[in-house]
Amino acid sequence: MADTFSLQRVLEAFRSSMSENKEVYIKYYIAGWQELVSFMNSLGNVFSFISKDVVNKIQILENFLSGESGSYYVTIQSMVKYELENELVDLTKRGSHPESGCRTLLRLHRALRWLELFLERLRTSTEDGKTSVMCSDAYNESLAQHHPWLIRKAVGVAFCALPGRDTFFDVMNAGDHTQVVALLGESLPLIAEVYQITEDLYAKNHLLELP
Ligand SMILES: CCCCCCCCCCCCC/C=C/[C@@H](O)[C@H](COP(=O)(O)O)NC(=O)CCCCCCCCCCCCCCC
Repeated sequence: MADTFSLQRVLEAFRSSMSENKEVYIKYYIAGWQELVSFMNSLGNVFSFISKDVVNKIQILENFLSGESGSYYVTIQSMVKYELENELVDLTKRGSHPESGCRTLLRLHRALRWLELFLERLRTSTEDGKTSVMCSDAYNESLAQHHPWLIRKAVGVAFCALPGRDTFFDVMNAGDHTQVVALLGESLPLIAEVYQITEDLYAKNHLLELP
């Protein structure tokens, strides 16, 4: 896979992640995240503390997927069932399963909501829109609630280093601005659907606050 980012590949990954009966394939879900990491890396070193955390979480899930219980980790649904039935999840405080698939994926899931909110702002922004403001508004509405003060501060600093809207659109590698906006319009319902399916599954199983 080429190491330049393309929004199209993110879209394809999240599209492939949904099975016919609306289960979510972990393999493609993390492929989508991998693409987003390469986008972040192309923005510069200020973001490396963020991308390192994502890479680490992708790796945890990949290890489950390629491990001896890999067949239980094919979809988010099968993972939740397997880990809960076998008591492989720390439900109230971190203990013997600090890196369960369920809690690891929950972190990415929360970040997916940030992504959805941010991309929607980007899509509907005008030429004078500031990416740093779009990013931090989306962040405050989502992920920030789950982050301690110190992380929120560091994230705030990183946002200030974000390139402007024009550069952002160019780095997405999806043609001219009109085409990027169109592709965003196509991607967002998909991302929103993957998010909602996961959200409902986690809510049903009381997993939304995993430590
Ligand atoms: C494009 C600019 C990137 C801005 C990123 C904004 C999101 C801010 C996330 C800040 C994460 C800070 C790093 C630390 C995280 C962890 O403490 C924390 C908790 O983990 P733990 O319970 O294991 O300790 N981790 C998390 O919450 C997961 C964070 C995942 C962040 C994902 C950010 C994805 C950015 C993708 C950029 C794509 C831009 C759009 C291009 C089309």
